[in-house]
Amino acid sequence: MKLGCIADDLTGATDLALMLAREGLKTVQTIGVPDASLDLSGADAVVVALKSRTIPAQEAVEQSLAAANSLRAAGAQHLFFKYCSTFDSTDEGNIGPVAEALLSFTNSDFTLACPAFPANGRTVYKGHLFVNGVPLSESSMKDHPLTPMRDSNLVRVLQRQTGCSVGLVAFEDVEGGPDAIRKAFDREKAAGHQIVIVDAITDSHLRAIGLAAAELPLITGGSGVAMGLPAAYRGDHASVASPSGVFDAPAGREAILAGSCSSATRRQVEIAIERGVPAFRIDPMDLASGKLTSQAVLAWIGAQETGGPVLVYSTATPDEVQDVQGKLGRMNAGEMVERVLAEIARALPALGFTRLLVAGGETSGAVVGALGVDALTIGPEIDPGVPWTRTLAGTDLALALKSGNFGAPDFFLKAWNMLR
Ligand SMILES: Nc1ncnc2c1ncn2[C@@H]1O[C@H](COP(=O)(O)OP(=O)(O)O)[C@@H](O)[C@H]1O
Ligand SMILES: O=C(O)[C@@H](O)C(=O)COP(=O)(O)O
Repeated sequence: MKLGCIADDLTGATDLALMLAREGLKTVQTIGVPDASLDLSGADAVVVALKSRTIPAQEAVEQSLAAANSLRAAGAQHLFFKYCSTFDSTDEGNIGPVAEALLSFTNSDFTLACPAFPANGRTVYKGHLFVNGVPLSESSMKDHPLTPMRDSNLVRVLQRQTGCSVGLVAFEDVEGGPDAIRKAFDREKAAGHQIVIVDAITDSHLRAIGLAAAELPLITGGSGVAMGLPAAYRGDHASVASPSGVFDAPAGREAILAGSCSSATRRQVEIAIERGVPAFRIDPMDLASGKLTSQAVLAWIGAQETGGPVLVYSTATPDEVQDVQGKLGRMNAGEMVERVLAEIARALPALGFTRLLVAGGETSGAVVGALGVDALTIGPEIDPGVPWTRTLAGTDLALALKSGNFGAPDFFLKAWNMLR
């Protein structure tokens, strides 16, 4: 296996697995650290999906090291640590502490950190992260329910999280191509830095960075920086066609579970409702008071006669989220919503639902955990960063796990057209 990947959330893992598969590596995604009984021998890349983005840093380190050990035991030659293209984290972590622990694990003293993903509007210039042209700290990520991002300068953000010294390989070096980037790595290393934020504005920057970084024992970033790795590992530079636009899926009903409160998901919920998708809104305060239970939502789902998808969502505006968090606490509110969406998901296969679309990284982690899914195969791309996937074992399900901020406004409607 060329590349062993550790992703800090589930949608991030599918995003990375799609990138690697699209660029020609045979890729399998596991949910959690793979069981030794899972045969990974045919894979060029394995992506282990954790749910470690917002847990205490020490636990995130322990889980990441357990994943690293198992990937190493399965033959991984290089490790990739995948986090969010909007660098979702807090001053406590978990990007810095996990990167630091994986540097020690790989016995190396240097890595890069590059969350850029231009296809989804994430670019890095002079170390500052932009989201659709707006500085991170002014984007909707400033109001994320769990990891509000209030500083766009990634050198500063990462430096607050780690004892490693953080440097910068800026645009001018990246424009120079792989050799210039390698020289810049050497320069930053000589200056005493162990981690460098790397600028990238275009896919060609990402491909150049991939070629320059391919031989590092540890690479960290968003899925974008993995774009150039398959070509480097395959020893050629040809781009490989995406998996075909149609996907074989088990017959059955369709449901959408949305726990993301991102601006993209809010719009997708709005459009789905406008276009007549039956929708049930979960109010966290009703969960807290006991007025609403998963049983009531399941009864509503069971009563929907529509031939198309049904939507259950807790998606709310930043003001609503702030209000709820003020009353229930940030983590408690999030966990309460995740728990109920997970309970609903667990009951769906028995009601004939085999095609599920889940919006939100933490939400997807909770839902897929409840469904008992161990591993996924990666299908075609619905929108940049979001593929259809199918369970490798256990209950046969087609799953689209959508990062909160990804997908076109009509994502909840069009995704189903790719299933056969
Ligand atoms: N109405 C709400 N009020 C407070 N928290 C919420 C609400 N709806 C969802 N959440 C929580 O917000 C978090 C959203 O995170 P996540 O699912 O990762 O979405 P995203 O992909 O947009 O980051 C989850 O923990 C979820 O349970
Ligand atoms: O890199 C990205 O933006 C995604 O792959 C991702 O990790 C998003 O996480 P969520 O927004 O929590 O789904």
